Amino acid sequence: MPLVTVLATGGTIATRTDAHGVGTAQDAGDDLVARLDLPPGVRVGVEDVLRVGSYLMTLERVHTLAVRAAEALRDPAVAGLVVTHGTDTIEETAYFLDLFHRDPRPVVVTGAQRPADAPDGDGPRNLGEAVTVAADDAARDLGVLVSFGGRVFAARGVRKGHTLAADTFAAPDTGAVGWVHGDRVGIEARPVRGPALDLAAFDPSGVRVDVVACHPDADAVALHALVAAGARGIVLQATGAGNANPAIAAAVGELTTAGVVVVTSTRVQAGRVAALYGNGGGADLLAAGAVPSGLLRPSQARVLLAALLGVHRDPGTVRAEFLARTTG
Ligand SMILES: NC(=O)C[C@H](N)C(=O)O
Repeated sequence: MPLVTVLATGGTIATRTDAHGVGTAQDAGDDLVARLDLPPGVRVGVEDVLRVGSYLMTLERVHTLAVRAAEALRDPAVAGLVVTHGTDTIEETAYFLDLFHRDPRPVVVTGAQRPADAPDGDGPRNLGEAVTVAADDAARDLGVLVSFGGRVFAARGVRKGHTLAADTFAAPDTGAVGWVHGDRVGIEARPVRGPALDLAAFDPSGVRVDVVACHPDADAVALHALVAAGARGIVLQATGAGNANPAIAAAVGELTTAGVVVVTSTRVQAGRVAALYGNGGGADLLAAGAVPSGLLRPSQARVLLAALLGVHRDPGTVRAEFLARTTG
């Protein structure tokens, strides 16, 4: 009988609401599993890793989770892992775990949009489906997955798309890779994944990566302030296909020369970053040394940049690896 280990981290799936209507993550993993109708023929083990809203998932905490996931997979009896997590930053955590995951067995991340004490909570169903996916051979060799609302997404490219709706996740550029319904799992596409990074080589200390919004009135003040505060990587949340303005392009040149890795991403929902325009547009950012993020949005571009800086440190190596993983 396949064994699935659930690593609990908190999130709305574990949240209870106080008399003022304010929610905090409170339920342990055992509480979540106790509410489940377990899929037939599956055993579940539980480990509590954290109990926080996912807006509190720092790089150090995600690193801790990745280490705990790797440890859980040392047990050969385990068929796959499920991570219960807040939805706000599932896209960051799932992608971080995916970058370091080198095991054929699946890691399936899920959560809920309605809290544990809601009468119509979506948590038990999402968790039950995630366990079903994690136990299914069809989910092997796909890396880290997000199972939510009956759909299965690759970690890379998945995004939260609605603040409150239960059907919140989407992968605007690629679509879902599969589905889960009852005890049936269908996988219809294979995620594109790079070689796994070395988890033992990752050190989050000193890895500060910030996201900077570009808008028509933006200047370079935020960029310089963040670098003065210790940022070693910056992700520009640029407009359109990846445009900013001449002041930001000039700052990108200065920061790149100083060894900061600057990535251009976009605030637009779908499509690739492209170097098309001058006057501080994407072509100027590229010429100034910025690395285009490909299809990665700022949330996941930041994760890739932080992961690479935490493994390699050297800005030239980080730039080259970032490009290799986002081009094509
Ligand atoms: N639906 C959720 O899980 C949102 C919550 N704020 C979290 O990310 O922890």
